[in-house]
Amino acid sequence: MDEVRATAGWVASHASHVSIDSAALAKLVDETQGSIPKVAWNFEGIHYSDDGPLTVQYLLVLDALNFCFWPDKDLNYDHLAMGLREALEKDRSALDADRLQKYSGPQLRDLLKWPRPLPLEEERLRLLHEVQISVLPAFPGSHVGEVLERSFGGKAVNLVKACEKSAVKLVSLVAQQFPDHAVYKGHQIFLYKRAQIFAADLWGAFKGQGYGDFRDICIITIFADYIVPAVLRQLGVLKYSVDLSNAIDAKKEITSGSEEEIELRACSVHAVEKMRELLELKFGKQVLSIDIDLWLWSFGIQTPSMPHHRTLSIYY
Ligand SMILES: Nc1nc2c(c(CN[C@H]3C=C[C@H](O)[C@@H]3O)cn2[C@@H]2O[C@H](COP(=O)(O)O)[C@@H](O)[C@H]2O)c(=O)[nH]1
Repeated sequence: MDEVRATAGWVASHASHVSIDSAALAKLVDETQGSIPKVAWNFEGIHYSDDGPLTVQYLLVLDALNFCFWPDKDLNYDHLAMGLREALEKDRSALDADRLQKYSGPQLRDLLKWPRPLPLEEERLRLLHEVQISVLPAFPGSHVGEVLERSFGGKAVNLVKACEKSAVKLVSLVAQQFPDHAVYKGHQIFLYKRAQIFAADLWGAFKGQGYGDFRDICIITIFADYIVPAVLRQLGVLKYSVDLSNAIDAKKEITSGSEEEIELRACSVHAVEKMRELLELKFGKQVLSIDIDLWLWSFGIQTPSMPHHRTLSIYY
């Protein structure tokens, strides 16, 4: 996550399409009076949650598929969460590693109760089939790190246990299955949205206890998706070039890996890191990026008219 922070900062200082308005950021921080409204994890009541290992399995599968809902204007994240929840409520083995490998497109649609092909359905299926790779024994001689070489017996909970309460370990491990990299002006940029949100979801679902107990949770950054940049723009914290503003407002697709797309995501991460610094400086408050993220994101999904950038991506 140090890499996410550092590379997002590098993009922000070289950006040409997106900028951070320091005055608007300071004003927003002042308005919070040092306390970020606490939004409860699962405030929408959509998630499977039983305080046990099955919740961990659910969250790993959820975050494997947690990207790019917008191409179908009627589909959103809630459909994914509720579909997986109902599948587990009906059949507790629905997300077992051996079952994940076998899902077909129509079966995945059935699971989500979705009447037509999902956006990027082929990629969703591939990722679903591959989730089990992160929880099955690694093949001998593979390059994966020390932790992956142990056997997880097909259970996401064993992967979490092996990380010994380190969110950094968990994210680095999961990022091998859920990568999220870009090359920007010749530099490699790391954003790790789905891998980080998996650690944050565990922390939220288990209320920082048991499988959600991470001693280094403060290291996680926000999750650079298409909602948070839209909220930061609405709040005046992010400013876009005229061309980019027009493209987003006209719902034009922003190419994956383009400077514009990377700047939107990286400047969002950096703006929130700046916000944390200011909260500490002005109010002596240490705030988690996760809490700021949930506050901004929940505001965003309750304001669906807000224009967001549209990039076809499996990363977010
Ligand atoms: N930054 C950030 N992005 C998040 C989430 C979540 C859900 N987190 C769960 C954790 C606690 C809560 O209770 C939530 O249930 C989804 N997303 C992203 O939003 C987009 C979906 O938008 P729409 O098409 O309108 O459904 C898509 O890119 C999706 O990946 C988050 O928390 N932060």
